[in-house]
Amino acid sequence: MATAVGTKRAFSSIVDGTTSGDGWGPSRASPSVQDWRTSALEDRGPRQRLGVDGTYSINSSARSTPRTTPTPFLPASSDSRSFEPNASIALIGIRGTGKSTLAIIASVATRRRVVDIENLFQEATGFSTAKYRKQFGSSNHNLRQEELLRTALQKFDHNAIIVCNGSSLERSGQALLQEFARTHPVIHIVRDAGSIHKHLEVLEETKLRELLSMSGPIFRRCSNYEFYNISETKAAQSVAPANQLSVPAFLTLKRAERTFLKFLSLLAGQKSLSRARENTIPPIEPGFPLSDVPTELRNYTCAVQIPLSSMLAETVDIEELEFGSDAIELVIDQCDDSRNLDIRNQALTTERAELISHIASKIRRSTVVPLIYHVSTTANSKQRPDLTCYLEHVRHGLRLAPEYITVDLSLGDESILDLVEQRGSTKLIGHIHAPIDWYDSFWLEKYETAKRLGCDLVRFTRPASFMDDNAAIQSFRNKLTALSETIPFICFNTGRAGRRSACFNQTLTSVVPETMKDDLAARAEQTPETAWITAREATHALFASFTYDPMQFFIVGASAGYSLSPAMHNAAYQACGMPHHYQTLQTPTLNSLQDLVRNPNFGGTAISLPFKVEVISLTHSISRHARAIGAVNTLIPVRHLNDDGSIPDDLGLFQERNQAGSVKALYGDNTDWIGIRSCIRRGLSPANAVMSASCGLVIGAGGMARAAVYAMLQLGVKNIVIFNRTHENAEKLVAHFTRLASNPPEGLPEALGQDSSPKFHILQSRHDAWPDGFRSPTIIVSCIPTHQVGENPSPDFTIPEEWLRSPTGGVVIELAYRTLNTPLMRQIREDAHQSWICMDGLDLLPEQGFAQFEMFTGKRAPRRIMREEVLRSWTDEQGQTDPGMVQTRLEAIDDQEP
Ligand SMILES: O=C1C[C@@](O)(C(=O)O)C[C@@H](O)[C@@H]1O
Repeated sequence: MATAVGTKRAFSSIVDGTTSGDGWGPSRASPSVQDWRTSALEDRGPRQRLGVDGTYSINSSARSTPRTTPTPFLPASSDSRSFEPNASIALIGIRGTGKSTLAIIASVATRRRVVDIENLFQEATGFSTAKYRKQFGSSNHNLRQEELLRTALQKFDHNAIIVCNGSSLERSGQALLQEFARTHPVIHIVRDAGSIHKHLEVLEETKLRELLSMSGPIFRRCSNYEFYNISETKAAQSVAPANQLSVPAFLTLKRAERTFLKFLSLLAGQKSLSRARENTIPPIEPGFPLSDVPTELRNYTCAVQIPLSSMLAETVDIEELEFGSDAIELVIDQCDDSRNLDIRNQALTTERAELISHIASKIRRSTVVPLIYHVSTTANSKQRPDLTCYLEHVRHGLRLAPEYITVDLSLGDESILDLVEQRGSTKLIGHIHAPIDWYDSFWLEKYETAKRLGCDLVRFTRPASFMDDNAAIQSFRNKLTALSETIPFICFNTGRAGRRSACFNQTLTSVVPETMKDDLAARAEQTPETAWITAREATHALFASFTYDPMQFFIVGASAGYSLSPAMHNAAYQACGMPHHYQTLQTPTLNSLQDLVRNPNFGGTAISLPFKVEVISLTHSISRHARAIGAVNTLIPVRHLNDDGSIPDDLGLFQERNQAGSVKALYGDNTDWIGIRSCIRRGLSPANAVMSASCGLVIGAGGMARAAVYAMLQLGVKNIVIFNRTHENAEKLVAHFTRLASNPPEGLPEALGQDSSPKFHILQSRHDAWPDGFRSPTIIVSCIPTHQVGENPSPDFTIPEEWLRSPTGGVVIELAYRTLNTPLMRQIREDAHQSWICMDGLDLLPEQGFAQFEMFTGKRAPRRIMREEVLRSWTDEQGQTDPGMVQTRLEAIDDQEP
């Protein structure tokens, strides 16, 4: 057993920051750190170079290149990243990276217990690890720590989030964690040095950086995943009411929460619904129409390529990248030399690995589309890429759990098989860019190889010289399609002459960000396989070539005239380069729907009040969510029925979007619940995280109230109080959901049907006492009109004080947006304490509209555009705008989670 003894410091004391911080540096690091560094330097054999022809050459000069400051990087030994659905997750990393906070976030969302090794140590010994070491010496401390870690990893190997302390990473602990990582996710939590420094305070920042550099490789060796915890500085102000002066501190954590939970859901691999159900880690956005359909199976999708070097410039607007794109491809390219980041002649240093992790996390934090991780090997340099560097970069990519990763098919079978084995839930794209004729057997052979080795899809690109090359590619595509067993393929020509083939490639065509198209020629010089068209150009080409048709969309409702949906959707179409049009149909009956449907360019319609229930009788099929709610707010046309006359599945429905023709059937869905769920999630503090005793209050008993109840059930709320003046309607609603709970449909969380069913209570009058057995509500959704409807004046509703007793506050959502400053909103802002967060219809409308946009167009919605447009177009009932409120909310949009 090797331990840090004598005058040398223990690894744990360093990474835990428990030293006084006086004057230690790399030379005084623990032997375990030093030993590993030395061996890492020595182990690296002669370097090999990789070429498109699949041959490698030894580069002797690399051997003699002196390695300077950056610390070399060695990822954990190969492992399969396949875990049992409820396998415990261990978090490791230096103190101050946020492990404990992330553990709590994960524990609440996944209903797992937090096991903190440092706490266990204190409970077992009565000392902190630092004090114990001081008192009994390092050897004793390490023995005790090892024993404790071993027992904890065995005892809590399921359903726990295990937070490791620095002592866990002493040499014996490293072996235990490496072993644990073979069957469990072990996540290395990384954070910027500045934030860690602020947290620890005990070290000088330069020393901290040295420490990070030294400890990084050890953490990486013991882990199979890496999460870069971006420090959130600003709260998502828009969640707080416009005139709520101070923003509750918890809101700053909201984005970190979402990014981490998304990461967890990715590494858990939600490849199928049944797998998702077994898993205690919920997918981040179930219910979004496109989130259940694999991107590579949809038609005419594109992936916007963003080079790492451009991301480093920090001028990229990440959310804008997503507009009109179905994936974001992070291209690990040659970076600025001064940063020593050229992958062709540099090993993946700790610094570079961290940089890549940071950028990947930044992209995730601001977007919803999948991430493709691509290590570029084709830079226009005479020097060929180095095999070791390439593999290190790809392996590092797998640690970030991207949805897709490319692997160069010119690698030997063994290397590819190794990556296939380690991919976990990441899908592997066998990639090759070569100047070889499409008629050459080379491509078919590579396709068969990729299939044989277990790639999930392939990407073949070829630099085109002539327009005719675009015809040749079609014949190659036909050949692939005719094969008996296929995997999805991405296949297009690059360069100016290749643009046409890129436009008509069906799957994940590479596109260039709109803002970078002016430097295309220069970029292509650097990287010949770079994309040549933008997402908007690709979309334009599909419409201009009659592959797609301009469609007409509507909102149908009795008082739809005030709706902001047309402005919101039209702005989104424009941002994505779609020539669609969205308009209002204000009508007292649903009769005119027939006329809309007769129009061959009918693309779909939003259904507004009071038709959300009535319209169901006009549909041929509705989604499971709409059925569970008993109301529809979105209709899409179906133009191709299955042979047996039934409606195609989700993928089939998406494949016929944007194409005109006669309508055979109507399909209905409900996106209101998705919008309500987003608003609840955004406004609910960790203190109010949903637990079995959490209670929700729904005001009203109409279609929207049903969507609100469903959203609450989806979030696991099991105690729901309905306030409605007409008791009979409330009873109908309760009967509906009680029936549903006794026979839960697919997709409702297990919580609904298992252990205890949801409990409902009806309140009819404001004077009713809050019911016994129900806690004060932390989620309140008001679904009653806030403006005059016909002869009925707007109900000036406020909540009786007695019902507002939650000590931790909660979230109040007023669904309407015609009148914003309602009595209820005023009451919460003025009378309730600060822990209450208000959301209104201007928050909700875009959230339900994103899912609607997906259903209408088959594309992800340009979220920021839609949020902004709603605010910009809003006026009150007198046609007045509120520039101050709009400005505050517009400014806050950048900080909102996607
Ligand atoms: O209820 C609403 C609001 C809405 O009708 C509007 O634009 O106002 C749009 C609908 O999709 C949604 O269900």
